[in-house]
Amino acid sequence: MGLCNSKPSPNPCTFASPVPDTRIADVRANDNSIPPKDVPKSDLAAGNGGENHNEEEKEKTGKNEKTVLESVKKSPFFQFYSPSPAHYFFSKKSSAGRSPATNAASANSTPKRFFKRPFPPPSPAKHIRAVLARRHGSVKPNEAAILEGSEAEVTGLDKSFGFSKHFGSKYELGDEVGRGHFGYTCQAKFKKGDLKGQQVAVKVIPKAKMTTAIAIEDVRREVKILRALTGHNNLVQFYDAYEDHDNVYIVMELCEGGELLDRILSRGGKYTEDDAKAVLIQILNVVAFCHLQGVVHRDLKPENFLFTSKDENSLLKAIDFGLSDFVRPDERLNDIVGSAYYVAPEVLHRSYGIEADVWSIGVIAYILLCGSRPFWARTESGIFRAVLKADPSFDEVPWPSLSFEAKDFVRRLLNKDQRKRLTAAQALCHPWIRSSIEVKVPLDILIFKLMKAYMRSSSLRKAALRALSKTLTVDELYYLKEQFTLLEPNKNGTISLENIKTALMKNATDAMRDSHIPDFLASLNALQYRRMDFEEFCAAALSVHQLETLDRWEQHAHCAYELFEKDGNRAIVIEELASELGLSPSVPVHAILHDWIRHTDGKLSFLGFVKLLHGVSSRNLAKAQ
Ligand SMILES: Nc1ncnc2c1ncn2[C@@H]1O[C@H](COP(=O)(O)OP(=O)(O)OP(=O)(O)O)[C@@H](O)[C@H]1O
Ligand SMILES: [Ca+2]
Ligand SMILES: [Ca+2]
Repeated sequence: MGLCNSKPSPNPCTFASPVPDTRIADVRANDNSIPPKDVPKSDLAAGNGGENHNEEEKEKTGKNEKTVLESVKKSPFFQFYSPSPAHYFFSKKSSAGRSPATNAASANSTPKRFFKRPFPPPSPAKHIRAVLARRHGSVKPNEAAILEGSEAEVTGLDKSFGFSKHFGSKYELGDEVGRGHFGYTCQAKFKKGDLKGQQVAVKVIPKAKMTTAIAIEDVRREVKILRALTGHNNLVQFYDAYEDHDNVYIVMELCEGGELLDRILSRGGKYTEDDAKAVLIQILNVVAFCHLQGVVHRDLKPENFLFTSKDENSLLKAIDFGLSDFVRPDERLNDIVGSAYYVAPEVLHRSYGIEADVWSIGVIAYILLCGSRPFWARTESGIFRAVLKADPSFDEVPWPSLSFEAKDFVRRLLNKDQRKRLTAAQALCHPWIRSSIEVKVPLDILIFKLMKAYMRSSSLRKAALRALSKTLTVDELYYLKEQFTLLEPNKNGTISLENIKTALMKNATDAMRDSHIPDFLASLNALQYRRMDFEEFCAAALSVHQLETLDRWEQHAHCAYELFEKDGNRAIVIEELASELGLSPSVPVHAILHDWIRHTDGKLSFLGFVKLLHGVSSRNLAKAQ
C-alpha cells in the first residue's frame, strides 16, 4: 500500500525513470532539496533517492508510508509545497495565450504547483503504453509514432478544429487555477453582454503540444464528449470551445472548491465512512450517467473531481474527459490509457469497457477510507504488478475498525474480474451506501446488455435463469426492483419495448447517439409483441457472474437447480442440446456436453445447469477444450 500524498509531479519526459506514474503521484519526487525533518530520507525518495533500494525493499518502505504522511504533516518542515529553485523560473503572473511554462505559478495556485514541469509530455496514456511496450519489447511501428510523438515533431498536421475564433473578444483571461499534462486552466470573465463579469474556467491546450494526429483527435473527442454530455449535477458544465493559432480554449463552469485530492490531503488523508459515502455517491451517480450514455471516462482519480465551492457540503463535479471515449456495452477497447494507480487490470490486458471506471472508483473509495493507495510500488512496473495481482490489503489500520459493509463495498468494486465487478448503479444499491442515505438509483446500462443476452437465449436457458431468479434474496432484488421501476412508468406490473425506449430517451444526451446505444437496443426487438413482467425481468437482468461472487452462491445454484428440476428440466439428447445452445457443427459436442446430461434419465445435470446459466458460445466452448 502507498499513501496518497500529493498532487501530480512532473512526469518525466523520458520513460526510463524509475519514478512511478507521477500523474497521480508525488510531490516528494520533486523536492530534492528540503526533506521534512522527521522523515527518513529513504521514505521520501520516491523520485530521486529510490535507486538505492531494490524493488522489494522499496515496496516494503511503501508499507510505512502512512506513518510517513502523518509525520510529514506534523513536521514544521512540511516543505513539499515550498518552491523549488524552479519557482523563480515560474513566478511571473499569468496572461492569456502564454506558454504554460511561464504560467505555472499564479496567485491562486497552491505552492505545490511550482513543481510542475514546464513541458510535461502531452499524454500520460503514452506513458503507460510506453512502459508496457518496453516491458514486452513490442512497440509496433504505428505505436512508435504514438510513443515518441512528443519528441519527434510531426509536420503537416491539421490543427484546426472548426471552433469559434473569438475567444479573446468574449473573455478576459485571469489567473491560473490548475494545471495538468495537457494544458492549464485559468479563471476568466465575460467581457460584455448580459453575462459581463461572470466567472468561468478556461482549459487552455497549447497546439504546440499536439504533435501527433492522435493528440489532436484526443482534444477533438474531449470537446465532443463535453459538448454531448450535459445535464448532470455532478458533471462540470461545458459552455463552448474556441481556438486561435496557438491554443484551444475549453470554456466551462468554474469550480471554486478545489480538487477532491486537495480535500483528502487537507483532512490528513482519511474520511469517515459517512463522509466518504457522500463523496462516492456523487462519483457513482455521474459515472453511471456517463456509462448509460455510452461514455467511459478512463481517467477517474481524485484530481479529476472538483468541488464547486469551499463549502463542506459542496457539490462534486467530474472534469477532464481528455481520455474518454464512446463505447457500447458489447464493445471492448484495447488502448492502454489512464493513470497507473487507478488503472484496471483488464486495461493492462487490453480488453475492457466501462467496468474499468468502476475499478478506478474502487481505488478512490479505498483511498478515501484509509488514506493509502491499494496498489502501490515505487516503480511503474511494480504498480502494474500490484494492479494485476488485484489483492489489496484490508488488514492494516484502519481497516479492522471499519464496517464489514464498507470493506465489502470496496472489494466488490476492486474485483479483478470485470464481469463480477459491480456497476456504478449497482454500487449505489450496495447496503453500505443505502443503509444511511436514501439514494435515487439511476438506470443501469448493464440491464440492457443482460436483457439482450437473455432475449437471444434458448428456452432451456431462459427456464434455468427463471429458476435462479426465484432464489434471489431481498437485498439482491432491491437493485432489480429499482431498475424495473425506472422502466415501468404505468406501474401495471409489466414493461414493453416502448417503455424501455422511453426510459432511455428520458435519460439520453447526444452522447448516447454517438455511442450507438440505440443500435445496440435493436436487439431487444423481440419484445415488440409482448410485455415482460417483474419475474421474467429478474431472470433477464440478473448477472450470473456477479451472483457467483457471493458466499452463498453454491446454495443459490443448488436451490435453483431443485426448482429447475420441478419446472423446466427435461430429457434432452446431446444433439438437441447443442442445437438449443446454437453451437456450431465444428464443436465436438459429444466430448464437451457429455457431463451436462444425467445418464440416469437424460435430463440436464447440475453441471450442465450451471454451465447453461453462464451462457455458452461455440467460441468459449472451443477455448475450454
Ligand atoms: N472547471 C474548472 N474549474 C476550476 N478548476 C479547473 C476546472 N477544470 C480544470 N481545473 C483545474 O485544472 C486542472 C487541470 O485540468 P484538467 O484535468 O482538465 O487538465 P489535463 O491537462 O487534462 O490533466 P491531466 O494531466 O490529469 O490529464 C484540474 O486538475 C483542476 O485543478
Ligand atoms: Ca486531470
Ligand atoms: Ca486529462
